[in-house]
Amino acid sequence: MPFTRDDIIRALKAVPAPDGRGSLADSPDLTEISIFDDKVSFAIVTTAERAASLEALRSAAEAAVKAVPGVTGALVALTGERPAGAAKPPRPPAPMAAPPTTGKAGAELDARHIIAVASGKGGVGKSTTAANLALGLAAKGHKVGLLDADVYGPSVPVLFGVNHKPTSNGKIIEPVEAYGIKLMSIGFLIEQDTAMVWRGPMVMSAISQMLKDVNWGKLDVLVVDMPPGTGDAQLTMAQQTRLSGAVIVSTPQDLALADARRGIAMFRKVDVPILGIIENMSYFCCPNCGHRTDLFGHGGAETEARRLGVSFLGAVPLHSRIRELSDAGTPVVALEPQGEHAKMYSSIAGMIWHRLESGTGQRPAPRIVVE
Ligand SMILES: Nc1ncnc2c1ncn2[C@@H]1O[C@H](COP(=O)(O)OP(=O)(O)OP(=O)(O)O)[C@@H](O)[C@H]1O
Repeated sequence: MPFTRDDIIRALKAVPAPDGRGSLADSPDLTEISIFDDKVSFAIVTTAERAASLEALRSAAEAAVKAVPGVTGALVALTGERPAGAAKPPRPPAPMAAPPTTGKAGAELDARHIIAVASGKGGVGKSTTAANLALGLAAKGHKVGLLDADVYGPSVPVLFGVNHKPTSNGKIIEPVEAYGIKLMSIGFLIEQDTAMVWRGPMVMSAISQMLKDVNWGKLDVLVVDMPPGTGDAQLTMAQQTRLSGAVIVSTPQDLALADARRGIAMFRKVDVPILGIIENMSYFCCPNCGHRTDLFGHGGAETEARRLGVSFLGAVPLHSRIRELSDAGTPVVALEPQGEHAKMYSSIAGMIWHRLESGTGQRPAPRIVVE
């Protein structure tokens, strides 16, 4: 490491503290500074309400750190903390105050479509699905990026077998390329434990930077592997990136479907069209004889999709080959492009593309806001 923590502190002496008294370096609002692989990250603690007015300060801190010789990347986040017992503040339109990144006219991000792959809960195979859909879209000749926004449990490094860091000129990060698609994941940049303790606004700040500070080039579609759940992070993401649509991944179990329902409701709340539901691990396919067993009953997600008025995009079986290849860093669509699984993902990718291009994403439900 060509620089030390003291060099960073020295650089932050030139940045004012959020309350204007003294420097950020001496401010109690500065969190622990994390240095990993010549990349520096820390947060400035504030309230959600004040976050917007501190964006200039955040950028100044980031610029100061990036100017330290040897620093190859800097991530400064605003983390909003509510005093214990305080009333929940009204939801700010953008807690960490980055300018909205649009699918069509973003200053840095030039993507025809941005789609979110989301699930109401973790472990349903959302990342596996996002990766294979991204590859399926690329196989159709589209320019595809995959952004792993699941900062709490980034899967893209493992799914694509990438264990090297992306390069950076100090300002712009070059995405990693694998199997013809561009990849970015917080897992490439920081140690897993660092993100695990982040709060919502920090998560969103990190995601925003992966959108803005990455040289995605011109994309037809950016597939975003969202963090699981339906918290503020997801809402903010949906508000900030002007998503073209969302794909909901669910398993057939009732609980997962209830979670999926919440996911759909959340996207509708922010006027993001639902492109459809994919039922993952829908049925068990014996790897030896190919016999199909409907472990959780059949057609749950399809019936539910109909009931909710959203499209059913397809059912993906629980198959050991899908897991083995994902875990080996060679997603099934990349390694076996002519295989049955690849064909299935490809057909779902085709439906998604068609919906994106024809604008036939589900119309959002009427907005009913209960304060
Ligand atoms: N259709 C499938 N058949 C077999 N295994 C699968 C299938 N889909 C996903 N898996 C496996 O299930 C596990 C969880 O998948 P994945 O990481 O994609 O889920 P996730 O919803 O993104 O989870 P998390 O929320 O924890 O990030 C992985 O080991 C993956 O290989």
